[in-house]
Amino acid sequence: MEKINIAIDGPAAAGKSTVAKKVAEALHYTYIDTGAMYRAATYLALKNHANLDDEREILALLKQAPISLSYTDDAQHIFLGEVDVTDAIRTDDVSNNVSLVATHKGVRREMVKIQRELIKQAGVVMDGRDIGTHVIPDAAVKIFMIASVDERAERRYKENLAKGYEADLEAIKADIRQRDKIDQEREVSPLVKASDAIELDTTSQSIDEVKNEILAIVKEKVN
Ligand SMILES: Nc1ncnc2c1ncn2[C@@H]1O[C@H](COP(=O)(O)OP(=O)(O)O)[C@@H](O)[C@H]1O
Ligand SMILES: Nc1ccn([C@@H]2O[C@H](COP(=O)(O)OP(=O)(O)O)[C@@H](O)[C@H]2O)c(=O)n1
Repeated sequence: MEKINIAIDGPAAAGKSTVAKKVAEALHYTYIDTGAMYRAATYLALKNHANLDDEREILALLKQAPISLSYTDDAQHIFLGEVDVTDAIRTDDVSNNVSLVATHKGVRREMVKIQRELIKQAGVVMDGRDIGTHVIPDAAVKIFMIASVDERAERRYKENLAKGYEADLEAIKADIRQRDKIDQEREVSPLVKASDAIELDTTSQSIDEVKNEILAIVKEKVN
């Protein structure tokens, strides 16, 4: 079967990465989580006490510790230089600062360069905020995944508890609202639905229902 690229965008905790992973698995495609790249840049900047408003400082750090991805045992691993930071980028500190780092034009340019290399060979499910609008404007399937803020906060809350982390529902809701606002209002590649994207509201859908809906959309395109 012909391979295509699939773009999945949407706000925080809408279910993008969970569903994208399952869709990729079902199609034997590669899943690429672009949020992890912005998180890695943020982790690096925080670790080095960089001024997060100064993109030159962040870019200089990224030159010394470039981001790369590897795919072992079906999971994406992200590296800064030689160091695997896959788990380290999921802290609250990173979550609370990543949208600011992602406003910088130069940082975005570097991330998009890596992302475009990865899509040269079709058969990719890529999720993020600007994939359908900017990174893969010619993606054969574009999904814009949404869910209510309450539902998204509840999902992230349960996820954190399940991982054994402390979680505060109201704090999570505030973080999600704040990140959505910065992501939607930034000048460069803001979070917006591509005109040719299909919007899926997952508020009252199960993970499998969303996955099956996307697989049906893909099937229609490919056949
Ligand atoms: N349709 C759904 N119904 C219920 N929970 C979901 C659904 N989709 C995702 N989740 C859960 O919500 C949480 C956030 O999903 P995630 O895929 O990380 O979102 P995103 O990548 O959009 O930030 C995860 O714990 C995931 O298992
Ligand atoms: N393509 C992308 C992906 C993420 N991002 C930024 O990175 C942050 C973290 O992305 P993520 O996908 O890991 O977020 P969640 O999974 O927590 O929702 C987003 O809130 C955006 O600020 C972006 O600007 N562009």
